Parts: sequence; C-alpha cells; structure tokens
Amino acid sequence: MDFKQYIRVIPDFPQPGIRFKDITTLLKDGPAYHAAIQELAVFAQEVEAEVIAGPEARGFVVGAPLSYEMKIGFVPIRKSGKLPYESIKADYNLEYGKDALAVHVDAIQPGQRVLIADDLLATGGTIETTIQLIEQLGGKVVGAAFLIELGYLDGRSKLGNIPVKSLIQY
Ligand SMILES: O=P(O)(O)OC[C@H]1O[C@H](OP(=O)(O)OP(=O)(O)O)[C@H](O)[C@@H]1O
Ligand SMILES: Nc1ncnc2[nH]cnc12
Repeated sequence: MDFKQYIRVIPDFPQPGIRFKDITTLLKDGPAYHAAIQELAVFAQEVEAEVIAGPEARGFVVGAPLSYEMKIGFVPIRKSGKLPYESIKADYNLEYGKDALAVHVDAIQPGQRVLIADDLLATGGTIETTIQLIEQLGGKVVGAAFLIELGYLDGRSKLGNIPVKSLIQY
C-alpha cells in the first residue's frame, strides 16, 4: 500500500520552516491504519520482539495496536511528571524544542527484547532517549519501527546497529 498518500503535510507548523507530517489523515482511515500496523508487525516478528515500547503521545497510537496485534505487552514511555510509580528520566532535544521522557523502573525485565515504536523519526532525539532509558533498565533494543522517517535529518545515525523499519520516507 502507498501509505504516503494518507499523510497531510502542513507547512510552518508548529514553527516557521517545519513541514509537519500529519498522521491523523492516516489514522482515520481504518484499512490504511490496519495495513500499516500489520506491516510493522511483520518486522516486529522478524526481530523477535518480546515487548513494545512507545514514546508519548504519537508513539502510543503506533505501539499500542502493534503490541495488541502481536499479543505482547506495551510499555508507555511518558513525558516527564506523568508516571505515578518510581521512574527514571532523561532530557532530550527535538526538531522544534526540548522535553524529557520517563519510564517506570519495573517496566522492562533485564534481557527483555524490546521493539520501540513511534510515528516518526526526525532528528532521532526521542528514539535515542528512549533507547537510553530502556538500556538503563537492562532491556535489549532489537528494533525501531516508524510510520515515517525524515531521511534529511539523519535520525538513523542515532540508532547504531539497531534494525530500523519505516513505511514512509521524506
Ligand atoms: O526524532 P525526533 O527529532 O525526536 O522527533 C520525533 C518525535 O517528535 C514527535 O513527538 P513530539 O515530541 O512532538 O510529541 P507528541 O507525540 O506528543 O506530539 C514524534 O511523535 C516523535 O516522537
Ligand atoms: N516534521 C515533523 N512532523 C511531524 N512530527 C514531527 N516530529 C518531529 N518533527 C516532525
């Protein structure tokens, strides 16, 4: 399926110069959303993922259905200050700002095979921070799956040897 046709590009959002890739136009199309998750599930099987981790918020709409499809667990990586239990936290930079992510200390078992899922790979700051948190808990990141990859920002370089799957490239 040509998933790119379902993405709406908004110029100058949220800041001048940013071409924002709007995934809501894909999400509202049932067959396209389902096909996208199915394709990422093939990758998740190939890398033998045991759990999916997704960064808030758009990582939830990719990671949660993927974990449901795979019948494996989902770990939310949340923006700082949202998690109720003991957590670890890391700061990071984005294409348009900065933020912090956190995860519960007991979210991942040591040695567990973790696939990270998100809607979009841009500078790689979010994924790099997510990897750092998972590895700090002893998890093994076996792959990273995205709907969209902005190749011109070279986020892949933050992933080292970790296998990457993206359905749409710009
Ligand atoms: O590769 P990067 O440069 O880190 O950018 C990609 C991240 O940016 C967006 O999230 P954002 O922080 O805007 O949050 P949201 O999902 O809550 O909208 C997107 O959903 C990715 O997680
Ligand atoms: N250009 C972009 N469009 C949508 N989400 C993003 N996250 C980071 N950069 C983005």
